[in-house]
Amino acid sequence: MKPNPPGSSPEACKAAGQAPQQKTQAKPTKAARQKVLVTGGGGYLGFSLGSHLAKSGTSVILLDRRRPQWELSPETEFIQADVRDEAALYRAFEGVDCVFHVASYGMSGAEKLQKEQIESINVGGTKLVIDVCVRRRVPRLIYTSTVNVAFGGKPIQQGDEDSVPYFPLDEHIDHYSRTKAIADQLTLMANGTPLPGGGILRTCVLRPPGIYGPEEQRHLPRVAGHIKKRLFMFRFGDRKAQMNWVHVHNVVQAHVLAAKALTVGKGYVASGQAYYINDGESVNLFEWMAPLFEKLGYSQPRIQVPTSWVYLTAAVMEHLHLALRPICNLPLLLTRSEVCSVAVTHTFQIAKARAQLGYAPDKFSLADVVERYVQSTSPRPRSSTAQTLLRLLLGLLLLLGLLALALHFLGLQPLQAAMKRL
Ligand SMILES: NC(=O)c1ccc[n+]([C@@H]2O[C@H](COP(=O)([O-])OP(=O)(O)OC[C@H]3O[C@@H](n4cnc5c(N)ncnc54)[C@H](O)[C@@H]3O)[C@@H](O)[C@H]2O)c1
Repeated sequence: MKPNPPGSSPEACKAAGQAPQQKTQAKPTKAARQKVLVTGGGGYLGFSLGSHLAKSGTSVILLDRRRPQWELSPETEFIQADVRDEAALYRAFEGVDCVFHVASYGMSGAEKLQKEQIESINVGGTKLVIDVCVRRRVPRLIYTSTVNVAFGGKPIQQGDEDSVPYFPLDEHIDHYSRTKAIADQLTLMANGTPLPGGGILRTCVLRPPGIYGPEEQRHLPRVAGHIKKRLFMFRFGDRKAQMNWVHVHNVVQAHVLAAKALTVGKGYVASGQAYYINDGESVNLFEWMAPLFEKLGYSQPRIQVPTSWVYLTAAVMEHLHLALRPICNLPLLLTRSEVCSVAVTHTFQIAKARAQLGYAPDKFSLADVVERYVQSTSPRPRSSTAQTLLRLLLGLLLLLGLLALALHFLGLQPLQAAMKRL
């Protein structure tokens, strides 16, 4: 049997926004319709969002190239399609009055190195989504962006939408962040595009940090896997380095509010706007992850290694991964951009979302999420001191070997430049 949909608790989101009643709209019948489409609707956030909207009586289309692993609710239709397939989008967008463009590629792990796919999905797909919204006279488009459009490895403390500019596109160390930044800007630039027959397209973007919650598939199982394999024996980065996280219920809430804020009822307040969305708390990753270590039955990493070592190791692993790709799939422990995310403070205010959207994040704890996760897996007994020491030694040797390789093959200059930021 398929698991229950994530994000299905009653306290989260209410209905989607009223269908827009734009003064200039030619066909009044369109105002009565309440039908939304979620790209990436087979993924964690997209499915959670679609399920909430369906519960409130909204007719929901989930569009994704892969089927969701959860049971579809009755008000939900699933269309298997690629956001790069213009004809499929054109068919799917018929009669839709709000599109949530959630689909994306290349966020974490080995996906991060698939440059062409990332470019064509995140940039090409977004261009098509905007284009088809206009051709199909869809008046509202909400894009799920990321804090990475502003964060590229330089510290940001309580940044806001006005004071923090986009990180320079050519300085991003990963394609995902660069392409998300392009898509974010394309979406905002499309705001105000006239629709055929009257009315305009209104757009906004939401920029969440890492998303967590029950049945989340991307971060928690990956980190837990690394912990179980004793790959997280070291910690790195400034102990005071902080970041934000957002629970899936809160980010769903923000999307629903953003859709409402693109309607006449809310004075189109979100039209052409960007919003940082998070739980309203800043945390150090290793401290935040403590319940995961604890509940899995492992001790927290105590040995601190220089961030530059970890960064270099990540660079070597990325190069090795790409070089060996034709032969085997070398797993990536961490990528360079993930190292920066952990080691460098990047926190954002949510004051604008609170004031304009009425966003009010509920309080959640990672411990509860971990509890549910651990229930579905059996905790491993702690290993003996001798085993731990042996692994530690092997880990150190591996690290030193990779460092030597890095210096040999990659040359120092480009890496030194990046490491200066850390
Ligand atoms: N998960 C996070 O920590 C996080 C953090 C910041 C921003 N975001 C953003 O939130 C959104 C959703 O993230 P998620 O955690 O639900 O990720 P996810 O991987 O669970 O969902 C993304 C979905 O997009 C679909 N997709 C990818 N390429 C596609 C294509 N060509 N055509 C159609 N569908 C395609 C995937 O199949 C997947 O189901 C993304 O836009 C992501 O950039 C996520």
